[in-house]
Amino acid sequence: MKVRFAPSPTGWLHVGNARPALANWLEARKRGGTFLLRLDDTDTGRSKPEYAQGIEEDLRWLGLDWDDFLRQSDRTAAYEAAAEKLKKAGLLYPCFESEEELNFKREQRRKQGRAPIYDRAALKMTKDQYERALANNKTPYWRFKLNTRTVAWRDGVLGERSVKLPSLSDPVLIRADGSFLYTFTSVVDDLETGITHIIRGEDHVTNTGIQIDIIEALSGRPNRIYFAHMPLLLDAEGGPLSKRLGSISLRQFRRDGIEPAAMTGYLAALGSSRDPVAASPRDLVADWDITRISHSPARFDTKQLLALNRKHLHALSFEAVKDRLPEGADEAFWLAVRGNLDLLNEARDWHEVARGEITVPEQPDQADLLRAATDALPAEPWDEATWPAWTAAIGAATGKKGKPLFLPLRRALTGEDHGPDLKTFLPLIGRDRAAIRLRRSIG
Ligand SMILES: Nc1ncnc2c1ncn2[C@@H]1O[C@H](COP(=O)(O)OP(=O)(O)OP(=O)(O)O)[C@@H](O)[C@H]1O
Repeated sequence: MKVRFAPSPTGWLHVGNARPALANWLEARKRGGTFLLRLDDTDTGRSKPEYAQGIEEDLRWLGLDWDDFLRQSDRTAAYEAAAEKLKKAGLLYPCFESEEELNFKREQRRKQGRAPIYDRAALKMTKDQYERALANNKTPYWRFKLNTRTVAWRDGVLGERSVKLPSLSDPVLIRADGSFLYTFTSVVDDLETGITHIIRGEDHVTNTGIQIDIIEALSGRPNRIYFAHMPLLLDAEGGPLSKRLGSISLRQFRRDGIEPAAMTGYLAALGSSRDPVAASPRDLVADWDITRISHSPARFDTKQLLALNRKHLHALSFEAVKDRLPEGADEAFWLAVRGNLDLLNEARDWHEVARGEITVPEQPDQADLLRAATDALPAEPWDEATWPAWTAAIGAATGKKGKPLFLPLRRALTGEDHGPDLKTFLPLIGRDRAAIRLRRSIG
């Protein structure tokens, strides 16, 4: 089997794009198939090299790799040859109507209570009329003559599906400037690269009806490609996602410090009845089953992703993160702070608190407590027994306990009201820094 993920490099990949990317990869890895990454960059106005590069980076970040790579902009000759074949078969016909004419015709049809689809007037054009138009410097665009049947297929996610071709306009496959449209290039590539399974978003269902017709016209035999359409992902408010809208991009999550395993685990579980568990694509293969995906659109909730990310971070070993921690951060540091992180990036701030220079708030009203704390500072070496012993001594000296004892100390030592357990964190700060911070906090 061979699958493909075929984004257009017209923006940064969003989480909706990531879902079929992951699904294709999982199908390929589960069934020992081949995964092709194809950049559908025929829209030269909107495609950009930085987006193409961004797609590769974002997929790699997710943990996805590909066995084959293709750029549609390199395949013009193949599209020209395929278009020639359709022209010879009388299935691709030239049109000259302008957008205004088409709008006018659509309006007329609407008024007559008919579906506003293209009336195929250009099909009736004589050779003479065609040549006269060319002589008048008009350039044609080309439409595919759709069959008059209903195309049906058994969808891998949605079940039985059909598209009535007569209710659609014949699609334009070649623009007047000679450029090819996605509907066509995609089919030519799918056929020529031997794609056996197409897994993509539900936004393509109507396309699939049209494309099956083109597949059969080009290959001369019944379609053999299996189609599966995944319900679209919506944002947390139920709004649509699109590269054009700059929707929640993978890139942004990556910058914010989300773990890729949280993202892939969340995406794989979305729209199924299972609770998401952070997992790398490789770890998701065994349990992957495309037929379990629900038929209704799923909402991508960043809050749920964050919760999953947090849970995942809290269990990660030092080995798993050490390359991404600030320089000098050791296992003791990681074990002390991991339970307090929402995002790995925050480890940087805690490292400053543990080992760097920080500003602590002045607490003149707590001067007695902080002085008592300074007097009771134990000698080093410090370990997990230091904090309880030290605070017991301060408590005995001041008569304070609970929050009135712990909060001013935490503020003086870390500059924060909340944070890692000081039992494990205090030894990281060490006696010298603790003494300085206590002094500064007295004011
Ligand atoms: N919201 C979504 N949920 C699930 N899949 C989606 C969503 N949006 C796009 N896809 C899928 O992502 C893949 C890549 O599509 P494409 O590059 O056209 O993305 P797009 O966001 O729709 O782009 P554009 O906004 O530029 O039209 C396709 O399989 C498409 O079906």
